[in-house]
Amino acid sequence: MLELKNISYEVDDDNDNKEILKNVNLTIDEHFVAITGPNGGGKSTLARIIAGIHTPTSGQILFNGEDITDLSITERAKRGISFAFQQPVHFKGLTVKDLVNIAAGKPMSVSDICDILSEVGLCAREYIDREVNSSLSGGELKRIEIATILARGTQLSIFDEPEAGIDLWSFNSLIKVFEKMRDEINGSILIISHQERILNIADKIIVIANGSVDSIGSKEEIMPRLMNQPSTCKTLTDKA
Ligand SMILES: Nc1ncnc2c1ncn2[C@@H]1O[C@H](COP(=O)(O)OP(=O)(O)OP(=O)(O)O)[C@@H](O)[C@H]1O
Repeated sequence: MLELKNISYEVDDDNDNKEILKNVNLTIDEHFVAITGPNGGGKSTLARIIAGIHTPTSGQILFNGEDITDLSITERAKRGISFAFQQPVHFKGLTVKDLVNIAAGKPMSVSDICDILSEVGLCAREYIDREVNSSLSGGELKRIEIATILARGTQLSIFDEPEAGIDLWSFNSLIKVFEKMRDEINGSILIISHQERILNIADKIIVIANGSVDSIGSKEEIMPRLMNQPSTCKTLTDKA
């Protein structure tokens, strides 16, 4: 489905070229793929390049065989790529119901919207008419954003550290949401995470360090190594 060929990304950092990604090659075909690795390794940059927020300095991105390297974020979204930010965005003036309808691309019945909100652990009647503004907590915004991705039902859904800023209780229900998505999705979930429990439900784990692919493998192959590097992989008892 998704193929990255020799992706490199440089930025101008105080008149110095800084190479953030170097010749990254990988494919994503599995239902649930996790990207992990040390802080500053280049994971978020890679996710943004896949979503079309950044354009690579060199290399090629293929989605279902089509070269999408030069397509905008909107054109990629139309082809079936969605992206959930690490810090969810506010939409002043729009209600949760409006946002889910926009994501679905069609008006949904109240009962369908309620089903989707329940799936992400929100009590629908309390939220459906709430405005998506700063009155919502970080964890609530995160769940609403995940609900919009469920409503869109895109082929490739990218999540950048969905565990960031949510409490342990919400994290447990988030894991259930992802497990359900993994089992039912007709496509792929690409998730950036440091959390052991998220990595444990992945079909494939990609480790990015110093801007390069350090290793790719099944959780059986990758997890034992990560567990010996505590700074890379957090367990449930660590702060999400
Ligand atoms: N526009 C930019 N200018 C300069 N440096 C940048 C820019 N964008 C990213 N970087 C640097 O590139 C490196 C990779 O950043 P990125 O956010 O992709 O890492 P990450 O692996 O997602 O980290 P974390 O796990 O901490 O979220 C970091 O050192 C970051 O400071």
